[in-house]
Amino acid sequence: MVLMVSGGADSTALTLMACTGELDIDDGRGCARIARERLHVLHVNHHLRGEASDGDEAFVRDLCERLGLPLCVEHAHFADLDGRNLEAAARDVRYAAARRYVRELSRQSGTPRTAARILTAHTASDRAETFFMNAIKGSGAAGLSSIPRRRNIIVRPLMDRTHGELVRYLQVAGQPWREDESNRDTSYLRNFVRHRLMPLAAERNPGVARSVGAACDILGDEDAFMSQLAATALRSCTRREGSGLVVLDAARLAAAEVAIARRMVRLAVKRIAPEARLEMRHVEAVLACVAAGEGSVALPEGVDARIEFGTLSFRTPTERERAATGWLPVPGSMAVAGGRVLESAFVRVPEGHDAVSLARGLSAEAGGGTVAVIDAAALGYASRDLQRLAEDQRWGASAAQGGADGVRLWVDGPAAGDVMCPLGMQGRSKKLSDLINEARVPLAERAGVPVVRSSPGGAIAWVAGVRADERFKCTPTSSMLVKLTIRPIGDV
Ligand SMILES: Nc1ncnc2c1ncn2[C@@H]1O[C@H](COP(=O)(O)OP(=O)(O)OP(=O)(O)O)[C@@H](O)[C@H]1O
Repeated sequence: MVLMVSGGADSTALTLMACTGELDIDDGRGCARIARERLHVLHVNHHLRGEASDGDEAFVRDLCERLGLPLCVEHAHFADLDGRNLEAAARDVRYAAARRYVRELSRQSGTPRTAARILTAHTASDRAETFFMNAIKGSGAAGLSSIPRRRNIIVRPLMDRTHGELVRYLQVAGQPWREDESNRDTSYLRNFVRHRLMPLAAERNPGVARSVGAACDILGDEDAFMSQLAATALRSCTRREGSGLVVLDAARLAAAEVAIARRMVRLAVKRIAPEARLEMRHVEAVLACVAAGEGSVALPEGVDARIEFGTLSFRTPTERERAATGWLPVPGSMAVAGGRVLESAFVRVPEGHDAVSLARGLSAEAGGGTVAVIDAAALGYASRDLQRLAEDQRWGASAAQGGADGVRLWVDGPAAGDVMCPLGMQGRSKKLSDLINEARVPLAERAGVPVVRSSPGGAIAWVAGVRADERFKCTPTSSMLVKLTIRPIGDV
């Protein structure tokens, strides 16, 4: 159990209450009193207020010594950060330090880390202030639900007490605490809310902090429920997903309730860019594109949202640049752009069967994937070698993993000037760029379209998911085929 103690009134009260057995913690599995011998204190000296910071550290050291509590002090230094980023960075550093301490304590004691808890001294007053701050800045249910009572292993057991109550508790106990002078500066939004807005609201309702707390609890539960609904809705309208890419069915998104649709957009972006902080205007701009059936929006962290051919795609900058390149062994597989996988396998044409109708049957079985079946002999391998390799594949021999001495295909992306002979065009050639355009491949996906060739710079056998090439098609006399499949990773 790690208590996070700054030395301010709230965390000093938390420490004292935990030591004197006056503190119950509800970690979601019921209320429990904390055993004193499980208590450990963490203080982070951020060195942001010169001597005052060192004074806080000395105070916490003294408090822990007097109460007989083990203490860990961490030091943090920050450079070149403005006020807002500084506050967030300091918070990140504190929680990271707490998680490290928990890990260390779990290791020492041999108990599972999941049994550990990090306790902070956030109060009903902190929660109400955060609610008003977020309301002033503009926020949805997630922001208005303010500081949660618990998240993962972080528990906030003082959320039903106000700062004033804790100050009185310390006064009665004769326990001093540290005052942070910067807390008086009302140019900071939190201090403005604390010293100006909250007292005004308390004139009408002295219990305003608790009333707001109740609203936060309700909003928090509703927010969690709505998030679940949105996650389910997002799953059902996701056409494709990979690292840095999510493609949604635009019509299904347009049909969703706007309250869910907004969350779907946020969730989709979070999947590929967890750091991207979307504002309301971003979400509305994306939904406006969905309604119009066209357009694109530049989102934070370089994420691109784009409507194309009935899909809404979100892409990170790295995804936009990526086109998988390399050898695809036969049989074998290879991850390609767009969270998909290319697979290859030999198919031997049984004696007395027609390769063309066999190929047609294999293509029809494609399911969630797209299939091309090509004549292995067209790749330039002697039929004797093909027979041997296919035999190896059947018996699972390692030689069948393709490689330099096996059958393999080269995979890359479309190159300038690429030309192919699309299947069904009687050998007439066509520019690859025209073909991809006619196939309505979304603009942002074009660079990542996998192009399967006989060798680097060689003839195109298949533009995955778009069209196969006439020169590699099966004939009634083909005896060995290569089945190529492209499908989303995870689909079977
Ligand atoms: N320097 C720190 N070291 C360890 N824990 C901290 C530190 N600063 C804040 N915390 C923890 O985070 C909680 C919320 O931080 P916040 O900045 O609101 O607190 P504070 O006003 O500095 O101190 P207090 O809550 O003790 O009055 C604190 O109650 C405390 O549990």
